[in-house]
Amino acid sequence: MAPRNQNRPPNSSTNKKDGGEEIPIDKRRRIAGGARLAGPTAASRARQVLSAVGSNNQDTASDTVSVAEVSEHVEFTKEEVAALLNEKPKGKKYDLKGNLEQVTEFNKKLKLCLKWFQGVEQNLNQEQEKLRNALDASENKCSEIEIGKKNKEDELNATIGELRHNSAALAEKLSREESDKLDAIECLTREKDARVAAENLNASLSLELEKTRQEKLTADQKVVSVNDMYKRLQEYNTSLQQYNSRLQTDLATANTTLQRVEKEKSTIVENLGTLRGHYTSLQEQLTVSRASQDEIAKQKESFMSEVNRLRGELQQVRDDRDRLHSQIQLLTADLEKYKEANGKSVETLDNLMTQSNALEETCASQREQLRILQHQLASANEKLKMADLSVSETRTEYEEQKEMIRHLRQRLADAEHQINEKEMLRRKLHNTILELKGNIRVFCRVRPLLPEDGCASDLPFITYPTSDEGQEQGIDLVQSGQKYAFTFDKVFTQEASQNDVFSEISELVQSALDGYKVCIFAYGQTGSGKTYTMMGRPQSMDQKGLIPRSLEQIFETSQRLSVQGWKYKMQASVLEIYNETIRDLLAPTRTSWDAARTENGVPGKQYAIKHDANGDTYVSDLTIVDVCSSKEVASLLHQAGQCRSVGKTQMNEQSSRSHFVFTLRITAQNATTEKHGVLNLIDLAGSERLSKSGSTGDQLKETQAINKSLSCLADVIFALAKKESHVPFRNSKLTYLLQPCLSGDSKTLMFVNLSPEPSSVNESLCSLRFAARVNTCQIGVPRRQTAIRSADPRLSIG
Ligand SMILES: Nc1ncnc2c1ncn2[C@@H]1O[C@H](COP(=O)(O)OP(=O)(O)OP(=O)(O)O)[C@@H](O)[C@H]1O
Repeated sequence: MAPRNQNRPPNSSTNKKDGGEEIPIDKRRRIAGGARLAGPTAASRARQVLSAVGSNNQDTASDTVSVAEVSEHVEFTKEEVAALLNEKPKGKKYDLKGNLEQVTEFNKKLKLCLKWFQGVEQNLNQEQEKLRNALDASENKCSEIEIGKKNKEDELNATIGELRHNSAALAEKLSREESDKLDAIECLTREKDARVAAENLNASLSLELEKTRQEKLTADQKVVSVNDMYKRLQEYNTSLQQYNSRLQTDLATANTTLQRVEKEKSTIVENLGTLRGHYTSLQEQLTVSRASQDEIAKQKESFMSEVNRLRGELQQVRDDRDRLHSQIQLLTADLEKYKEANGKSVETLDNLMTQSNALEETCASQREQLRILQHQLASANEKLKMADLSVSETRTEYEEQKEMIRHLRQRLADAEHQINEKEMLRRKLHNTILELKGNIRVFCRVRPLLPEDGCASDLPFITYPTSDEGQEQGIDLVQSGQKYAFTFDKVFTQEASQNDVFSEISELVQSALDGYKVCIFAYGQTGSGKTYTMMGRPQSMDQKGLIPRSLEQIFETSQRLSVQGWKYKMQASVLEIYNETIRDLLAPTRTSWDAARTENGVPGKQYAIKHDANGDTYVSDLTIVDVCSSKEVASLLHQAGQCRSVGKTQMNEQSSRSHFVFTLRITAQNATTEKHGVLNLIDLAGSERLSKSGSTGDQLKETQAINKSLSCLADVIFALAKKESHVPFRNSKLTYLLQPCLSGDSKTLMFVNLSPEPSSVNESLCSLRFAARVNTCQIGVPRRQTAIRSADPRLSIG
C-alpha cells in the first residue's frame, strides 16, 4: 500500500498539534484517514465486511457482522474504496431479491464508506483548521522571528560598526599603548628609583605613622580631658547661672544698700552743708579775731614803744634828779662850807633852795606820770593777755571744726567710694544681664488721655495685668472683644513720669560712658508720645525728656569721674531723614540742605552713610561739634529742633515729619585706658494711616516716605527675628543707618509708644505686634570698645 501522508516528514515519529501538543504517530495516521482498522479486532471485522462485498457470493447470514455494527470502527484504504466504487453487481440477472440484497448491502457499504469519508473529511477539516492555525502561528512566529532577526541584524550591524569603530580606536589605543608602554618602561625604571625612594619614604612615614598614632593616643586622651572639661564647664555654667541668680539677689540688695547709702549721703551732704555754714562763720569770726589781734598787737607795740619812751624819759628824769640831787648835795656841802667859813649870803641859799624845790616838784610830777604809764602798761598787758586767750580759744574751736569737717569729708568720701563700688557692681550686673539676654530690649509707654482726644470710652481698651508676674511688664489690649496680651521688658502706664522713665534707662546711658554703643529709639503711631518721651519739654524740670536728661547725666558723671583721672571728649551731631534724604540739622545755614537735595551735585554735600570694618557708621559731610557741657548740647538741640521738619496733621498739632537722630560720641581716656562709647537717641517719625492723617500734596508725599521707611524697618526686624541669611538693611536710609544698632554689638532699646484713644486701637495693636517681634530679635552680645586709640576725628553713629 502507498503511504497516505506524503507531507509527513520521513523521520518524524511525532508531530505537533496546534499549539505545539505532541501527537503519537499512530493516532495521527488514523486521523489522516489511513485505511486501517483502529484495532486488530475491528480491522478484521472490516475485512470481513469488505471481503463479503468482494466475494459477493458468500453467505450473508454467515456474515453476521452488520455494516451498522462495524460502521463506528471501520477504516478504508484507497484501494478498498476504489474496489468498492468499481464493484459490479454479480448477481443473476433476474434474481431481484438477491440483487436487491446485494444493492442494499452495497448501499450500506457505500453509506459506511461515505460516513467514513465524512468522518475522515471532518477530521481532515479539523486537521486542516489546526494546521492552518499552526501555519498562521508559525507565520506569525516567522514574521516575529524575522523582525527579531532584522532587529538583531540591525543590532549586529550597529555592534559591528561599533566594534569596527572600537577596533579602530583600539588600534589607535594600541599604538598609543605601545608608545605608552615605551614610556611606561621608561617610567618603570624611574618608578623603580621612585619605589626605592618611596620605600624609604614609607619607612619614614611608618615612623611618622607611629608618631601620629602616639599623637592620636594623646589626642584621644585630650578628647577625654576635653570632654571632662566640657562636663566641668557645664557644671561651671550651671554654677555661673546660680551665681547669676545670686548676683541678681545681690543686685537687689545692692540696690537697697545703694538707696540707703544715697539717703545717708544726702544726710551727710546736708550735715556738710550746715557744717560748711558753721565753718564759714567760724572762719569769719577767726578773721575778725585775727584783725582785732593784729589791732591789739599794734596797740601793744605802740604801748610798748610809749612805755619804752616813758621809761627813757623816766630814766632821764631819774638821771636829772640824781644829777640835781648830787648837785644839791654838792651845793648843800658848799653851803655848809660857806656858812662855816665866810658867811655866805642868804639870797644865794634861797635861790638854791627854790631850784631844789622846783626840781623836786618836777621829780614828783614825773614820778606821777611814770606811775600812770605803768598802770596803762599793766592794763594793756592785761588786754593783750585776754586777746591772746580768746585767739587761742578761737583757734582751738577752729581746729576742732576743721577736724570735724575732715572727718565728715572722710565719711563722705567713704560713702561716695561705697556708692561708686556699688554702682560699678550694679553696672557690671546690668551689663551681664544685658549680655545674657543679647537682644533688643523693648519698653512700652502709654501716654495719658489728652483733652483734645475727646471722651474716653467706658471700657478702656488698654489694661495692665495685676498678677505679680505681669506687673510692670505686661499690657493687654482689647480689640473687638478679643484680648491680646503682650509682655515687654518694662511697661509704663499713663501715670509714669518722665523721671520714672529716665530712671529705667539711666543705666543704659551710663554704658555709653563705659565704652558701649547705645541706641535708644522711639517707635509708634503719630501723636503717641514719641517726641514727648525723647525730648519732652527741655525747659521744664519735670517734663524734660530722655535726651536732655541723658546728656545731663553724662556730663555730671564725666565731671565726677574726671576727679579719678578720666579725661572726656564729647562730639555731637544731629541729623534728620526727611523724604529719604539726610539733612544736617547743625549745618551752619539752611541752604546746605538744598545743596544736599541735589544729591550728587558737585557743590552739594553728600551725607553718604558708610560702615567701616569696626562696625562703625559714618555720615560724610555731617557737622560735628565738640561739646563740654549739657548747656552747650541743649543749645545745639534747640538749634536742631528749630530746623526739624514739623507739621500739623489731623492727628497731631506738632507732628514730626522726619526721623530725628542725635548722636554723641564719647572718648574717655586715663593713664592706661581709652574707651569709645556712642549714644544714639532717635525719635522716629510716626506711622499713620493716610486716610486718618488727612494728608494731601507734599504732606502726602511725606507720609508715604515715612510709612515706606517704617515698613523697611519692619522688614529688617522680621528678617532678623527669623534669622534669615539676608537682612534688607539697604532698603532705606533709616535701616542702613541703624544697621550697627540692629545687628551688631550695640545695646539697643526701643520704646513703643501707644495712644489711649479708642480710635487708635488698630494702630496700637500693630505697634504692639511689631514691638513683640523686635523683642525676639537676637542682635549679638554688646561689646565694649576699650583700649583702642583712634585719631580719626570723624563722628560715627555706631
Ligand atoms: N506722657 C505724656 N504726658 C503728657 N502729655 C503727653 C505725654 N505723651 C505725649 N503727650 C502729649 O501728646 C501730644 C503728642 O505727643 P508727641 O508729639 O510726643 O507725639 P509723637 O508720637 O512724637 O507724634 P508725631 O509722630 O506726630 O511726631 C503732645 O501734645 C504731647 O505733649
